[in-house]
Amino acid sequence: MAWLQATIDTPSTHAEALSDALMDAGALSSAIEDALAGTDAEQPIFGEPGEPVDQLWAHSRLVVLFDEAADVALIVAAAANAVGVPMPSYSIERIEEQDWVRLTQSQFDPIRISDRLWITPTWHESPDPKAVNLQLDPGLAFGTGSHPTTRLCLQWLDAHIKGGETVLDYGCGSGILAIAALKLGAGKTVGTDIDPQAIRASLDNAQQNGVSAEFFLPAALPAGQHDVVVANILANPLRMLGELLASHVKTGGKIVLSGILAEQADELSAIYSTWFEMDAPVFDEGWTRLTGTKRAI
Ligand SMILES: C[S@@+](CC[C@H](N)C(=O)[O-])C[C@H]1O[C@@H](n2cnc3c(N)ncnc32)[C@H](O)[C@@H]1O
Repeated sequence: MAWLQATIDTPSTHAEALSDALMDAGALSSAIEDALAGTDAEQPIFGEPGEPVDQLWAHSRLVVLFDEAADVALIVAAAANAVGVPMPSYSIERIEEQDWVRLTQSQFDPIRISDRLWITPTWHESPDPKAVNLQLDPGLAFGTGSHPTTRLCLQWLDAHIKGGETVLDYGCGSGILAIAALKLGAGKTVGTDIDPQAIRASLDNAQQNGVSAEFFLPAALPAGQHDVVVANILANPLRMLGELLASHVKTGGKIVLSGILAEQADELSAIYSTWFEMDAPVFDEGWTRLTGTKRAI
């Protein structure tokens, strides 16, 4: 089995409408990309993790898949007619049947967090068997280790977990931070997330890694204070969760916050200075990590 893939450059003003019309007219799939990707004029668009991106590039490219027997010219003409735009020019390429699972897997390589910490998909050999290796496959919950917000938290855990600490992972996603903390020597970790799918993924990932961590929906999270609370959520929930997160940190314990854009760092640091002696922010690709030490009240 093979497919035909058409590439259509179009102004972004009608990219979405044309994409929808192509699907209505018989295309199998349609994706909108930056027409200038890979050039100096490439336009980066950053959405916060977990939030939809509501902005398109100035020049869009539709990458559209058709059955190999489809009359592509007829479908593109019908879609252009439905949207009320001139027939766009396009190029066509034949896509042969492939081992799609292997192709997808080949796009996920082991991720080096530090000399002693690696995140490795289960189908990959660990690059350094003597390092602390987390086995984690991309799944339905956020947190593979590739995103700067996760990486910032992993780097902090790697540098500061000395052994025996209790850790709360607030907004656990895949459970990556709770699991990493345990593998780095923490004594006990608990995770929580508003998404039940994240709780299931975290439990599966903990089992896969041979560690025992507990994960709860927020309403079921046991009361208690921890040496470390790590929360990679987003600026908006972090604005509202300050008092709650602070209540889970022991006096002298640490808060680690991520999911904050660089321009939000000062504001969030000011909020958390109510309870914590805040450190200087650390930045990675436009994202910020904030840390602090809980003051005696
Ligand atoms: C950016 S992901 C982080 C996942 C993982 N901890 C990591 O570092 O990669 C944020 C997670 O926080 C969860 N979340 C968002 N708001 C929350 C809230 N108010 N309470 C608990 N979890 C929340 C989301 O469901 C999502 O799984």
